[in-house]
Amino acid sequence: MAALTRLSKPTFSSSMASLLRRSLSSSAMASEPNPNFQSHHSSFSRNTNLVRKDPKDRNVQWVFLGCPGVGKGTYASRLCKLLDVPHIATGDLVREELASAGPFAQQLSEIVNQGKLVSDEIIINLLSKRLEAGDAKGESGFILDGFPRTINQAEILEEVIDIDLVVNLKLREDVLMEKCLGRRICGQCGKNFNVASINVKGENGHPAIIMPPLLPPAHCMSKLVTRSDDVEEVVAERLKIYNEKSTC
Ligand SMILES: Nc1ncnc2c1ncn2[C@@H]1O[C@H](COP(=O)(O)OP(=O)(O)O)[C@@H](O)[C@H]1O
Repeated sequence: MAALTRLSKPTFSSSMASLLRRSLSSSAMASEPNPNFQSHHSSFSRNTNLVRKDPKDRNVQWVFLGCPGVGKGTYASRLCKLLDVPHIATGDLVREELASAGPFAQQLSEIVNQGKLVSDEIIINLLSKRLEAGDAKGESGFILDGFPRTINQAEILEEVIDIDLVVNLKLREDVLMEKCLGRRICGQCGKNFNVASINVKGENGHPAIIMPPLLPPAHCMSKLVTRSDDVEEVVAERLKIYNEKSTC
């Protein structure tokens, strides 16, 4: 199911958050300038310290790519536990910003509920803040899930961070839709589950796909919620946008 790509390693390592910020400020961003972003942007330029880190002295820095519903989050979170690195999902950062009614919340709610991509400016801003908070706690390494999603984001990432491995997960589109529609989150513990039972016969040389549901424990069962963007119309739009913007 997964295609693995090993990226070449740049020769430097650095403070990822400040580099993302620097790179963002010098990059020609595809999206319109955002008035909220400007105030964050000026604070970014103050933090430009580079910290060199030998790859031997840090944990893995991996990226998981793939369409909505492909299972990036499930596999990334399992591997993160095994490798003892943080699982950083940009979709989660967006949902946290929405839930906390942060400065971008109103704008984000509209974009996410239409299945569109958040601007590179906002997503990099949220990611920089998350990386900085991790740095402060002494985190080392990560698995990034859902970032990069545009060529611009990929170029910025490649410029500023050593990426050891990119995992690109693939699955046929009818199964992706079924998996998105079956996705549930426990409103209390925040864990992801899936009630879809996938059983697709193998045909034309393609293998069968059998994916039993990922059911929650009894104490989560009554607290399950469906993401507002996991409805058929919005999933279809997200899949369309993924094919347009995130594949070459
Ligand atoms: N790297 C990104 N660039 C732009 N928008 C993003 C990015 N990551 C997440 N988002 C926004 O957050 C929403 C939810 O993302 P995510 O949880 O990764 O969903 P999915 O299941 O579609 O992969 C996306 O539809 C998009 O609006």
